[in-house]
Amino acid sequence: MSTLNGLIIGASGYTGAELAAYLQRHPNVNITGLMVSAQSHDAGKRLSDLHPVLKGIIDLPLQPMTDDIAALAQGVDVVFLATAHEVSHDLAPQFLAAGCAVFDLSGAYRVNQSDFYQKYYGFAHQHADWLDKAVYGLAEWRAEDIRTAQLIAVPGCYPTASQLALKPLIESDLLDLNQWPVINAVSGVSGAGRKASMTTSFCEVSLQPYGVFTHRHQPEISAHLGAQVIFTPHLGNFPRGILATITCRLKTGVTAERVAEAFARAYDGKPLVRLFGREMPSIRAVAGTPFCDIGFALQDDHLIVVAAEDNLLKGAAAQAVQCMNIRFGFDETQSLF
Ligand SMILES: NC(=O)C1=CN([C@@H]2O[C@H](COP(=O)(O)OP(=O)(O)OC[C@H]3O[C@@H](n4cnc5c(N)ncnc54)[C@H](OP(=O)(O)O)[C@@H]3O)[C@@H](O)[C@H]2O)C=CC1
Ligand SMILES: CC(=O)N[C@@H](CCC(=O)OP(=O)(O)O)C(=O)O
Repeated sequence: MSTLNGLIIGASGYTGAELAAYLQRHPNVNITGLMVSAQSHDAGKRLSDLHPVLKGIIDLPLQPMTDDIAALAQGVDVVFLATAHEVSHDLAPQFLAAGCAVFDLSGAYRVNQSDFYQKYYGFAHQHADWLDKAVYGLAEWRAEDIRTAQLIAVPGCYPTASQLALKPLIESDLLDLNQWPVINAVSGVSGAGRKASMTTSFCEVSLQPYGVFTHRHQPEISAHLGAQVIFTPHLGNFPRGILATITCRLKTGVTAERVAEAFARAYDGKPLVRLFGREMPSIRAVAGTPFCDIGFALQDDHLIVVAAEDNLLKGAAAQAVQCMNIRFGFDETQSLF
């Protein structure tokens, strides 16, 4: 099988470093560059200077970005954008024009709705054509479209866990959606990225909800589920992982067996979703892994579904590599575990 030349933009960040680790051990990928911003203080350092866990594994240098994207893209087959939304918004079309396949981990190409970017991201989207063509990389559900896409918008961390939990129930028509599913999710601090900020500093972090009724992942989840939800994210005082506890109402008479069947049907042959039945998933079981674990319990018509994943992996880097594997016909889990 052929070898792809791969470039990671934003390689020093939390998701960028995870991508680098996956691609380094991928037999069909050759990393051609680990890029940071033109003005980065980390340019010239080795990735392993910043992430010592990679010492002796990836000692490649971090290189500053250049404005000449066409030159940077020369000979590159796949580009991973592990960059802020605005940066991805600007860079993706340039790499796409150079013929690269682009896997964007940001939110810049996830939701094709007018006003969405102005309202939730604070910028007017300038690339409606690519927004139209982008395929949403919820890998277990969009594999057919991913196979032919040039731009894959990898879903957000909370939306991945939430949709993997809810989609089988909605597709099987088991939910009474007059009661909006209520998603309460807790994320580790790495969800906010590596840069220093007061809200993520050690002494400030305390279990607390944020973005109540205003978080951009609510419309992302609703748009792709085709159903309204209430979504409340929480910041937890641990480094990585997301646990989403989702309360919903079943249609009258739906049994636990039918719920279990819906999950089993949806994820048969999908090794990155692990079904726990009535056992409850935990962050401990998924941190550092590419899996999303799902369990559930019900009482009468009330259903609680719990999904856990590593926000940096199934919620970002692992799903991006899973999408690349699907796109290029490699084994879906190649290099992921
Ligand atoms: N963290 C998470 O759990 C998840 C994150 N995401 C999304 O993935 C993307 C990356 O997130 P994360 O890894 O957490 O972010 P980080 O803040 O940890 O890393 C951002 C990276 O981008 C680099 N960078 C900044 N500006 C530029 C630029 N103009 N050109 C090239 N590189 C640049 C930074 O290096 P430097 O500043 O030194 O240049 C750094 O390497 C974001 O869009 C985020 O929303 C998605 C799902 C989950
Ligand atoms: C804890 C924390 O701050 N998490 C981030 C979500 C990270 C993520 O999924 O990234 P996208 O923005 O690419 O969707 C937040 O709530 O903004």
